[in-house]
Amino acid sequence: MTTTAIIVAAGRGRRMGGGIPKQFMDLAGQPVIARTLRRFIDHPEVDHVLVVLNPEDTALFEGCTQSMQGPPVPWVAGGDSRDASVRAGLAAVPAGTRRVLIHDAARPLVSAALISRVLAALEATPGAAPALAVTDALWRGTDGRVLTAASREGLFRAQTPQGFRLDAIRAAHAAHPGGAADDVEVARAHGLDVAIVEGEESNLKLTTPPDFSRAERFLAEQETAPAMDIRLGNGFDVHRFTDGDHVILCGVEIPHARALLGHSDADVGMHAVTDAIYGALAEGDIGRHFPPSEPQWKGAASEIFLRHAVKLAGEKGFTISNVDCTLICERPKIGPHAGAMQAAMAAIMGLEPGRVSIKATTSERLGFTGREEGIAAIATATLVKP
Ligand SMILES: Nc1ccn([C@@H]2O[C@H](COP(=O)(O)OP(=O)(O)OP(=O)(O)O)[C@@H](O)[C@H]2O)c(=O)n1
Ligand SMILES: C[C@](O)(CO)[C@H](O)COP(=O)(O)O
Repeated sequence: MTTTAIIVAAGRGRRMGGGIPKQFMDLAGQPVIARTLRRFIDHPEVDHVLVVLNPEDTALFEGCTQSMQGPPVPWVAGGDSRDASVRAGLAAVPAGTRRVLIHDAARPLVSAALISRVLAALEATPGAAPALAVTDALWRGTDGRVLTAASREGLFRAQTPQGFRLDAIRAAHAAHPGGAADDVEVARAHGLDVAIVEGEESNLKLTTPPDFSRAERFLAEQETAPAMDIRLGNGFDVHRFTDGDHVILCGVEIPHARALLGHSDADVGMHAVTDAIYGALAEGDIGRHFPPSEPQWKGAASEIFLRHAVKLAGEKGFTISNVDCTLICERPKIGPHAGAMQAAMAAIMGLEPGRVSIKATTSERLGFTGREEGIAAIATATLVKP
């Protein structure tokens, strides 16, 4: 689903003070806005980035972004308030955009994992935004005196990026009188369901001068933290043909003149994917977790194995980024069933179908697959821990 990040950067930074708006100031050797943009440009699930600027700041913006690699980042003119700037951004997103992430330029330390959490939550609700639960006691006060204690029950500190399905947030902004602090307020006023995802202390908004020192400390932590842990695994499996009238491949039953022989349901494709996940985790293979010597796995549905591998990955802190499986056989023809296989595998793994590839090849009538003695499958899986 095409996703555009709208970075609102038209504010004046009055609470920060200084000669230029805070988003163009230097944070540990790089302009704030360049840091913010880089986090979205580099994110694999963000297709476009659009900046909203005060036209008076174009020279500052160009100065801040001239050393960034890649094509120039497009911008549009904002308004006198944050919500006016957001509306200008919403009106200018590239054609084909289905989801938007609306983010403050003044939050330069947003992490890739936080962006992913917002996008993942958007699969289920039209809006999703990060926040941190209030943990301090709250008081209402005036003239330097406490009036009363206030309950912190159910209170959150809102952050950005706030994500929405484009049509829904456009309609919400069109119906709003203006003056909202953020886009979640606009969305809720229009009745949109907005999921709360876990925010991050480091995703602070630079608002007053001490925030720059805090951001520098977080930045130093992020830069010395270990890099994202990316694992690649492969799996290979073969099952021979026996008498029968169907095969099960990647969770789909396909009528065929032969069946595949195996201790389980002999789903050679699912086994290869499962082994690829175990391989990425350095956790052996299916045989180690479900020994063929144990009778309880006789005739077992292979999704038991795949679900176990996916659960193990989750327990070790990994998410599955993608899997790619190639079935090698002359017959049955896989093409007509590949979509159903993709859907079945994606559902078992809890992934969006776009992260699951199922394809096939013949071996040009060479070897055991060419002689139709059996079916082979090879798979790779990429696992990521932020
Ligand atoms: N008319 C406005 C006002 C704010 N923003 C953007 O909205 C984000 C969050 O706003 P805030 O921190 O309040 O920024 P400023 O309005 O610049 O700050 P101040 O209120 O201190 O002047 C910032 O990235 C800011 O550039 C914007 O695009 N257009
Ligand atoms: C959108 C926002 O960053 C959510 O926390 C915030 O509301 C905008 O800034 P302001 O300080 O409220 O103007």
